[in-house]
Amino acid sequence: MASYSANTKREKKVFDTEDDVAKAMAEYTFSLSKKFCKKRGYFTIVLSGGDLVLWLKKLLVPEYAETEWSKWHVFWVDERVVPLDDKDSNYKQTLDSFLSEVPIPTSNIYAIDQNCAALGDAKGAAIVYEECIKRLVNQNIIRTYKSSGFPQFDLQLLGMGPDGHIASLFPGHYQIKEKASLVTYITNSPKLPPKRITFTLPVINCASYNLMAVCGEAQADAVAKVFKDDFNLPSARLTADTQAIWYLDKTAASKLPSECL
Ligand SMILES: O=C(O)[C@H](O)[C@@H](O)[C@H](O)[C@H](O)COP(=O)(O)O
Repeated sequence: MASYSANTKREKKVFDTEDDVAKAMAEYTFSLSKKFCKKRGYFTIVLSGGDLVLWLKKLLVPEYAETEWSKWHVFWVDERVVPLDDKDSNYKQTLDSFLSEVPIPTSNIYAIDQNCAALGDAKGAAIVYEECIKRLVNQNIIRTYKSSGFPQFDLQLLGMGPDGHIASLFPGHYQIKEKASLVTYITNSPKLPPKRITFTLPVINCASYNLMAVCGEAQADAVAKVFKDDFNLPSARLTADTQAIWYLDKTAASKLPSECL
């Protein structure tokens, strides 16, 4: 597969509270689900872990009752390599708080390989997840980005750590430089648990829409650095094919330089 570089401008919206961010994220997701289900009969959505898992619950309101859940295909931008019933599993957390409440066919929910997860085999889990993505590209469930052959997801919902990491691409770790594979792995993640798999940056940036939702003071310094284009922070490298937008609450936005407000 060829490498590529998408390049949209980084956009942002600042909301009063975390609750407002979560509601706006739900609205954004609902409207894109509607658009893609109508256009191609599928909606490929990529989730991350962290606080976002709880914010997804905002989709469980009557306003969004028309969501075509049966057309959703759900992936993870990164996953902790722990058994699928472990409390640290992004899959389990999302299943418990959100996925178990909506009628998405189980076969459309793409968790990491359960044997690799049980064995703590990060490399194997990355290989199997990459094969899964390629299979769905061949089945035309996942689109590809122009002629690059890279998968193009409809929407990714992302979070950022206080060190500016995105997915499980951490500052100062070599995985951020990976350009050829779709999925890579880390066994010494600074954020616990240490074993994780993650989409590579080219895959992340091929998505049609990337929504980065960040709340709280702990991330305020990193947010300010990102908006000053400090590319040492992996999150500063986030782009998308159509839109890369940051939803921030007031505290996360509190250290933004005035020219960015
Ligand atoms: O599995 C994970 O840990 C994540 O996918 C990770 O990249 C997360 O999105 C950020 O660390 C933000 O996490 P918080 O929302 O908890 O700050």
